[in-house]
Amino acid sequence: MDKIKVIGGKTLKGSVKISGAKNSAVALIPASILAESPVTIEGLPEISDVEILKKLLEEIGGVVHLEDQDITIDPSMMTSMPLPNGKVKKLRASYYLMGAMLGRFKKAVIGLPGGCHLGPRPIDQHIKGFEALGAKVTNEQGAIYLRADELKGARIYLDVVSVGATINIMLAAVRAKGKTVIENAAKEPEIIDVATLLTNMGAKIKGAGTDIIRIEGVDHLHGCRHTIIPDRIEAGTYMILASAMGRGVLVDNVIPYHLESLIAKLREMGVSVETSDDQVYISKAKKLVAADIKTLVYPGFPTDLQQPMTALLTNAEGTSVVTDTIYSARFKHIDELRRMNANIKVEGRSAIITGPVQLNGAKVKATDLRAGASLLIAGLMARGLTEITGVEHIDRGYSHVVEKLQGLGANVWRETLTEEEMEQVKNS
Ligand SMILES: CC(=O)N[C@H]1[C@@H](OP(=O)(O)OP(=O)(O)OC[C@H]2O[C@@H](n3ccc(=O)[nH]c3=O)[C@H](O)[C@@H]2O)O[C@H](CO)[C@@H](O)[C@@H]1O
Ligand SMILES: C=C(OP(=O)(O)O)C(=O)O
Repeated sequence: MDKIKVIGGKTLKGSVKISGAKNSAVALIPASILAESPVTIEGLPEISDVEILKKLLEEIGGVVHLEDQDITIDPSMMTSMPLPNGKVKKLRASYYLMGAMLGRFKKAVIGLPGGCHLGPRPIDQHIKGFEALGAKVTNEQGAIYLRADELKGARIYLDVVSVGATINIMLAAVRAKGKTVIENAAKEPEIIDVATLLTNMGAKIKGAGTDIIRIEGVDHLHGCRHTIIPDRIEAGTYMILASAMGRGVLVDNVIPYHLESLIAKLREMGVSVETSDDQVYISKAKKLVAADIKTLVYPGFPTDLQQPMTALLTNAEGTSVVTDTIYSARFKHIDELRRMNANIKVEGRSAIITGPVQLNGAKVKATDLRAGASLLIAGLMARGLTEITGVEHIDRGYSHVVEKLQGLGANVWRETLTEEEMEQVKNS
């Protein structure tokens, strides 16, 4: 186990290259199960979620070669081996093994997923979709059992707009007989990326990226080569920290269109944001002004940037209200920001931030992935030394984060925890 140490206050400049999107990667890799010949995905982020999915595919008989950012998966020898616990619980996206294995083998046993603890994260809409396609779904001792004699296309209305349910239903439906229509589908760019891979594998999908997706099932899917989209959340995180501490930071390999809600907010706060086709250039404002933020489904402000943004708002003049409409309890980072002198109250689903304050370095713990990003940004803004534990959460979603920050001139490094520190972290 590691900790990250930051000495704050240094101006950041230069450029940072964004990696492939975590939330695409974790769906594209399981999608390969549906093919009958090798699938290559290029440009993956080097994160632990990818490593774990690789091992899970190997457990079911996949031959997987992962080198740097490229993976080749030969799914031809895979079987419907049950995956009831263990690694499955280490990430959220293991739920995509349900849709992909159901699509290919018409049966699967997958443990309930893990991922960030952000309040309740049910998967009832995934299950509703699988059942509508003809699967019998039961929950036995924390594992979901799925079985179907045959999958048949269906019209499925999602009661909640869900990224995971939209993709998972798509994964099963591409191998169902006949036509599936997903209504009230999520529209995130990662959904289009997965639909693009599936289409290159021979699937027939229309409407990905809109709220109605139409799928015509096919009997066979083949391998292909696919390049992943850039990670809009990683890009947004660097844009936010550049807004706090940057004197000219170029965020490279980004699709600015995916980040319009963030760009608009940063400009509202006084940050200068210039965009080109695949780059964003940020110059810190002379004075940041407070802004209210409400997280919404895409193209609204992403919940995954709510926590990083909270750190930035501690430096803005006035009172900001940040409301998370997607997750009821995505505020565990606030207690840690308070240790660093932030003036924030949580009321229901909102955090009320009064600024500006000078943050001070402290020993803090990342309780989830974006809490970790928020604390890193706070550490870079703070006076003195910040020590962040819970780094394994950060490693789920940020490729080479320390090296990328060092490249911008940050005074940041990683250390291994001593046994005594490890004990303290476990007990805290
Ligand atoms: C691996 C991955 O891609 N993770 C992302 C995905 O998570 P995830 O796919 O888990 O998030 P969803 O879009 O499904 O969840 C959105 C909301 O719907 C609710 N819900 C969801 C499914 C369901 O069956 N029933 C239900 O009630 C959830 O509790 C939440 O309140 O989208 C989230 C929302 O953009 C992001 O924060 C996560 O980074
Ligand atoms: C919540 C997140 O991830 P996951 O759904 O994988 O837990 C995230 O990426 O911020």
